[in-house]
Amino acid sequence: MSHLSTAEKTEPKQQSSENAIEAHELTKRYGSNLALKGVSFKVPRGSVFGVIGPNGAGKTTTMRTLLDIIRPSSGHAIVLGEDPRHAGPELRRRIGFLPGELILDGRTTGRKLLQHYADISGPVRQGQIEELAERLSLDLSRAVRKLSKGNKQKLGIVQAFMHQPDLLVLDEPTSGLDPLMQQVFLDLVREAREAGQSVFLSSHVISEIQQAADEVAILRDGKIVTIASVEQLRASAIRHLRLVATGISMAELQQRLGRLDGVDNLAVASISSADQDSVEASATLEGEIPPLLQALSTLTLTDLVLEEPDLEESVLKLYTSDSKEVA
Ligand SMILES: Nc1ncnc2c1ncn2[C@@H]1O[C@H](COP(=O)(O)OP(=O)(O)OP(=O)(O)O)[C@@H](O)[C@H]1O
Repeated sequence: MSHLSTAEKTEPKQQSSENAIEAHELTKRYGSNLALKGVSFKVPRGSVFGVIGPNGAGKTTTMRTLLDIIRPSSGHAIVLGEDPRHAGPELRRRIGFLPGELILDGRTTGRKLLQHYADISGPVRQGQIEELAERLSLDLSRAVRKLSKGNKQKLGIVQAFMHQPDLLVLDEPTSGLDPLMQQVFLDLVREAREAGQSVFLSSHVISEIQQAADEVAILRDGKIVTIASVEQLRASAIRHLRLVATGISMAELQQRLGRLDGVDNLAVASISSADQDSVEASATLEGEIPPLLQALSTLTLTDLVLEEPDLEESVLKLYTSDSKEVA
């Protein structure tokens, strides 16, 4: 919850590793429950890496391991070029951490609490706390216990960002924030990235990850199912197709679309009117568009809609695609 001086920030050791985080085969066992089952990933410096997954997938456990709040049962991590198990408070000062469950001292005001954090862990640029609070519409003069859940979350965000740490580790950062504040938060993430800071964040909100992250890991049941860029996810995402054609039979249209790779949930119906006989088809399309266009090129279309890929649908599919492994 603090930062280093400018001189310390430019020391060569910090530039020696090209990755802000390297997780190597992390496992974590809680009794008979294997919460992490060999989690490996790399977060390049200056990038935003998002992790999404259903409840209990292991997102928080992964973050706690990186911060040495808990120790992995096996495997290891390198954070900002250091092993968190041995690096001590120096490394922690280079990380801004927003825990999923914030526990704040409610007796004091937001301003005093943030000042307290800044005093313990190092200097914060003059005016930085006020600037962040203003952007987040956070009243620093109120007692923390009187703040709403969302406003407490804003305090947590300010404490994570205020010292401009090399790495931000943010567990469900927008939980409790209204849509406007979610946008302010996303701006902060973008600015951090532009300033060369690295960000590792978890979320349930796919659109948020989509807007903020360079790369996304989908974690399920203690294992990474996929790591992909947002563009890659989008390319393999599910699109909804609807078309109306004339001069073709239902069976013919069914056959022409049905044989294309990635076409699923195909439904064909006749929508004949007094003027003309039309056939309507709806389907989902996963993957490449050109083969579809080729199949449609000789049809007489009166309507064609190919919707934006639904990333949410694709990701939810990845949540549940394979059979679950029992620990
Ligand atoms: N201290 C603990 N003792 C025992 N089991 C734990 C402990 N902490 C986490 N677990 C278990 O580890 C698994 C992963 O939990 P974790 O909190 O990392 O998931 P998550 O992806 O962050 O979930 P959520 O989205 O609900 O926050 C779960 O099965 C959880 O019950």
